[in-house]
Amino acid sequence: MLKAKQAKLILENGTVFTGKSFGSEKSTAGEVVFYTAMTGYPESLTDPSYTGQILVSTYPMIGNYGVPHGHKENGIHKYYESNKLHISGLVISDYSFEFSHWNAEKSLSDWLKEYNVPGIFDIDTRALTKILRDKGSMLGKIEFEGEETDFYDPNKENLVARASCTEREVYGDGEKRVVLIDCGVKNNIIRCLLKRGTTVIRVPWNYDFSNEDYDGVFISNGPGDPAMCEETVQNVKKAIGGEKPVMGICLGNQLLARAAGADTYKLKFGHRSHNQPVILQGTDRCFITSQNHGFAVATETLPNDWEPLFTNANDNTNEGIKHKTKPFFSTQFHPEASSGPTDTEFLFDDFIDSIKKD
Ligand SMILES: NC(=O)CC[C@H](N)C(=O)O
Repeated sequence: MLKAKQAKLILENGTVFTGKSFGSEKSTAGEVVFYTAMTGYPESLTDPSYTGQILVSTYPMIGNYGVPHGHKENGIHKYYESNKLHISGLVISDYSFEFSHWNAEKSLSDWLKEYNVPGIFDIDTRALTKILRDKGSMLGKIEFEGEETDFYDPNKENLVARASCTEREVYGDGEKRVVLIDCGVKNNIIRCLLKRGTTVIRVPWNYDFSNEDYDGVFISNGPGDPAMCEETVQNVKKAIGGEKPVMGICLGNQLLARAAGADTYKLKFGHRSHNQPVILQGTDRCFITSQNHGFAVATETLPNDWEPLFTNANDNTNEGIKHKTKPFFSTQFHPEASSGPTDTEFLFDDFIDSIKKD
């Protein structure tokens, strides 16, 4: 095994964990959150919704299947969820220096180095997760000796402006045209829309799309506090003043709710996993879903013409909303998966069917 430099994970409550470094040897700060998925680190690390966060993996062994190649298909990465790594740091128990997989191109450590992201291993991630569950997500930093850094709260910034594209871009040439508001979109949302024969018009988070020629609007996932994204809310308000179908995912759920007039709030430690159970409103049907969020819609603040669509079976938090009469709906979970279960991908069919009805 290579000789690894010592590094420390320091939480804002003063707790210190000492571990060993892999990836970049650079101190970093952010919000420390845990995720319980057992696979999918290439997808999670490239998910723009993790911007500003130091990720703790509760699954102990990470790195053993390396990192897939960065080839593109239809203008987007085939195996990554965006063009780069978005996390600020990675905290794990056991780093696997050896890796093996049919499409692995490099090690996780080399990939982190490429993007200047530090990793720390040999951490008791069970003890750490217990602290985060008990006290809630906290600010924290990974520090190297002689390189001190301040705590930093990413939720005070408009992270969406950092994660979104800056130019309008068009993918596919299908008959139905979907405006995709990119708040930090995961590639699999684009893949899921293209697979259903649409043209996807990807626009920046604050782009006024009223003059676009389109059949439906899609509001993407994205990082940070939805309250920081008021410009998008104003554009979505205009869209729901009309009749064209609207679908949203995760941050998209929160922004659609805010455009409808509802509130959002911060959860204690959020949901980040592949096995979150959600119940479809008015049924006993439970779906197992992939999730990554720290904020939620306050269901009781939904105006009268809106209703919950899904509810989390573990903690009863909101997992989706829908308009009572118009074709507008969104989910807090990720029906596009990647990584995670694909059980709810049918929701993309529902969205496309509602567009085709016109
Ligand atoms: N994946 C997402 O879109 C996350 C939404 C939002 N940033 C949250 O943490 O709740």
